[in-house]
Amino acid sequence: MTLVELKGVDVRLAGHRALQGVDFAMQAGEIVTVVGPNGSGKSTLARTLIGAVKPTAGRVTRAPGLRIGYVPQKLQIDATLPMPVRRFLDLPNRVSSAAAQDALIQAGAGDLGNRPMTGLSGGQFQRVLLARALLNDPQLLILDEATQGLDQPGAAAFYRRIEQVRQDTGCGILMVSHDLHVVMAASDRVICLNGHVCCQGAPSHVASAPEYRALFGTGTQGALALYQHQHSHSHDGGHDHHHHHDGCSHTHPEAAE
Ligand SMILES: Nc1ncnc2c1ncn2[C@@H]1O[C@H](COP(=O)(O)OP(=O)(O)OP(=O)(O)O)[C@@H](O)[C@H]1O
Repeated sequence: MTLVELKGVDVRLAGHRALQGVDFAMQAGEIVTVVGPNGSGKSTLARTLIGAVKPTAGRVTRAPGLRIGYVPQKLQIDATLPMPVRRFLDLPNRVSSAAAQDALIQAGAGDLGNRPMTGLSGGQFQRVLLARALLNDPQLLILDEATQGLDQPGAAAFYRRIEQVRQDTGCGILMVSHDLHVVMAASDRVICLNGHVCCQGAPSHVASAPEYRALFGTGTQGALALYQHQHSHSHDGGHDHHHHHDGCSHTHPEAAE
């Protein structure tokens, strides 16, 4: 079952072309990771999928009544306002204690309900955001840089939890990430974005695709490698490329601005 589909989607934000000609669909139960350098439109794609951003061209189709859980990239919490985790889960809509506790347990935050939001560690905070996203029993879970601020073991643990959520609920999961190398094991499909879809496919396929390498380099430093590999690559190396190529310029989007 297709949960949400984008066809030929362009998004302009204050005159800036954040997405162009994006075709993309999420199926029930699959884990998809979106990678791409800063400013490549990853958050815009996530926000278009949830309906917070309207396309300037193209079409977005959601399954009727689709329930979406969303973990935003940024969330400002007023540090002067002491708010326990449990109360945070009541924003914007009150939820039953049972539902709140279920979501916290599912997110690995079952013991955090009475803790103040501002005192949480990075990993605890992200688990609480996950709990909030799980509250309405989503069929599609969208996580925008959900492992930000987590160290490698913390991120790996978070991804294992996400896999468990899929196993338990069967929901489709879209993750936005800078770090392909931690994400890969959990993903059915990786989309490499640079304003448009540069390449996509199984993680191992994308990791070896020249479009991906041109954006991220061949090392394992993830985004750090971005600025070191600006050279253009050639497509005549005799390799059998199965990837989809639609003419990505491979320049870093912010370097080109
Ligand atoms: N509200 C806005 N108004 C104008 N331009 C915007 C707005 N939001 C995003 N943009 C621009 O759209 C482009 C894509 O931004 P987006 O946040 O989707 O990228 P991203 O891949 O998520 O980046 P990052 O990895 O840095 O979070 C960027 O050039 C950004 O500056």
